[in-house]
Amino acid sequence: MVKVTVPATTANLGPGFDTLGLALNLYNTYTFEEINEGLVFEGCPDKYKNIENLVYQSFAKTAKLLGKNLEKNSYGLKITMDTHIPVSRGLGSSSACIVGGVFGANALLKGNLSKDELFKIAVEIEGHPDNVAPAVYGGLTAAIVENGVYSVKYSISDKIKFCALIPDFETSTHEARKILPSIVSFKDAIFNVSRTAVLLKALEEGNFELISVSLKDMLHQQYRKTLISEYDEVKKICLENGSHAFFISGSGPTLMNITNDPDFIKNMENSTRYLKNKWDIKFLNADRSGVIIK
Ligand SMILES: Nc1ncnc2c1ncn2[C@@H]1O[C@H](COP(=O)(O)OP(=O)(O)OP(=O)(O)O)[C@@H](O)[C@H]1O
Ligand SMILES: N[C@@H](CCO)C(=O)O
Repeated sequence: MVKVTVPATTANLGPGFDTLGLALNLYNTYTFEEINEGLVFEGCPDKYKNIENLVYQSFAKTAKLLGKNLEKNSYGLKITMDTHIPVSRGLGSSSACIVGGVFGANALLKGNLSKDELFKIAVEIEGHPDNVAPAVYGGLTAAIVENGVYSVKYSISDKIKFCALIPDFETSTHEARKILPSIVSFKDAIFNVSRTAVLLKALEEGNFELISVSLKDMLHQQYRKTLISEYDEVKKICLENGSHAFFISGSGPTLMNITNDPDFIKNMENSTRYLKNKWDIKFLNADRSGVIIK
């Protein structure tokens, strides 16, 4: 039996579209067990209890790379999930499933693929690297895909706390990518490049003034906010309550804040009570370890 624990992740962090990602202390655990025959799922919604399941598909793809074709050998597998990362909310639930399946297969089947090799397989399945990198390596990461995948880790100050507002509705990453323009202006590109570079130093130093200036974006949020009900109302409330930075987590709809105010959550609960949607408010810290296999 193998247990794989994977952190939630927030991608983009404003200007670093498809590049930056941060692991958060909210986790899914996937347990893989060999059984006599068949494929059994426990702990996930019925709609995912089938061969299309992303954890299973990621497991099967890795198994194939290790020379084991699951269907051919009618391999018996039980996957038990203990999930805390909300689905389709911009907190990396799909990357967690993929990393769980890829690392679970290598461990259960006693494969000899390295962490970096497993990272590449997971990115190939996900299609972009910014959630997978922090899910694997932990902390704050930046990644590039070009004839391979490259990922580096940055440090992030302990002073920084994240406050996520997770709504009771979903948006799909696929839809949130379709809405983006295919061409951006030179001015907007420079806006994001300069802010991404400054933001990384600001996060390392825990410099809240610089974080406020640099955690801004012109490439995706202005388009995606139209998919998020009450975006403007929630943004106004967050800024009035002293959020240092407000941004869409991943492809949304979770809205994220950076704060160092311990009363932020209490104030937010009061101010969001009368909104149309229900917003679950969670204080989160950076996860430093990434995927853990036991
Ligand atoms: N427990 C699960 N079992 C199987 N599939 C899951 C599970 N949790 C999530 N998924 C898959 O992940 C998909 C959600 O991925 P999507 O990329 O839309 O959102 P996200 O990863 O939560 O957000 P983001 O990519 O913006 O951080 C679901 O539609 C489903 O296919
Ligand atoms: N960079 C990705 C993250 C979501 O998976 C996006 O914003 O579409």
